[in-house]
Amino acid sequence: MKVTFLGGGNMATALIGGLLGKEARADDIAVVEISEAARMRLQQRFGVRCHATPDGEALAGDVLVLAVKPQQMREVCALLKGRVREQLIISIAAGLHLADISGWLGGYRHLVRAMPNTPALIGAGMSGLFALPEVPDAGRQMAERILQAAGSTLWVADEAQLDAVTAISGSGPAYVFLLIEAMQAAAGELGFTSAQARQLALKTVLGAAQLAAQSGDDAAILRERVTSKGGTTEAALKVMEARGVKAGIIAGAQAACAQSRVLGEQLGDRAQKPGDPSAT
Ligand SMILES: NC(=O)C1=CN([C@@H]2O[C@H](COP(=O)(O)OP(=O)(O)OC[C@H]3O[C@@H](n4cnc5c(N)ncnc54)[C@H](OP(=O)(O)O)[C@@H]3O)[C@@H](O)[C@H]2O)C=CC1
Ligand SMILES: O=C(O)[C@@H]1CCC=N1
Repeated sequence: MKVTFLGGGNMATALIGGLLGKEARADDIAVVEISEAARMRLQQRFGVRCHATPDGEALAGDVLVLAVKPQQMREVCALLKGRVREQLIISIAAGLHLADISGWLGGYRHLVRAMPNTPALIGAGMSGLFALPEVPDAGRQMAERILQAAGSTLWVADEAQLDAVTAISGSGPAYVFLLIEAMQAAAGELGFTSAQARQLALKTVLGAAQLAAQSGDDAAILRERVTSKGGTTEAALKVMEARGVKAGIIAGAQAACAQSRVLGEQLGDRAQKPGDPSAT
């Protein structure tokens, strides 16, 4: 399977890392990236072919992955319009609706919208997927193979659910990294060196996540097993509860979901413009 990425930034890098050695070799992957520094980085790191513009060779792949920022997507689609025939196109942009991307591509309908995350780089990603009804089974399978090379997948029946997927698993690694940062900072304040703090924080997060994944019990039950009556965990959780840690995470995820919707509305063509009764 030949895959071309349009945009070679953070998320394309993570997906390429997942694909290599599983679904593709370096010469099956091409990247169109405007930044010379980014092209050099990708070439050195993965040995993939890099192009500054989407020339004919770059667009010859079976699958095109649109991996530019949402604000850059309209411009990239204009470059592709009329030049794609049979390929499957996967957009990984937050918020953008397939109806808008299809419109920018001149009505092209072999489109899948995916929301991956950066642990894709080590094959431990989580991606939500949605396909337009015109995408044949073979296209859905191709999208699934690409995203499964990067980790786990979840198809959603309604495209709007991808805003919520973005809020949980798309942005979610940042919430976990924030937890790790906070635990390391706490360990530093309690007297450990930065190497010791890193070891204590990382191994704890990793071990707890593995236990939660392997155990049949809910996270709440696992938390209770750590929390002895009158003990240290109880003291910690009381302070965290008073500072609104859990409520803050829930509110943060809701804000991410709302921002995904805002991006889709602001950058898409279907936003209700004042005085335009036909817009929906
Ligand atoms: N980062 C993440 O964790 C996730 C990101 N996403 C989505 O993935 C997409 C990419 O995000 P991310 O990788 O973080 O962003 P990046 O900014 O790291 O990557 C986008 C790259 O595309 C380049 N670019 C811009 N315009 C063009 C063009 N016309 N042709 C070729 N390349 C171009 C950019 O260059 P320049 O910087 O010079 O503009 C940049 O190097 C976004 O839509 C985002 O919503 C989805 C899931 C998770
Ligand atoms: O922050 C963002 O908008 C992108 C989408 C999900 C993760 N990063």
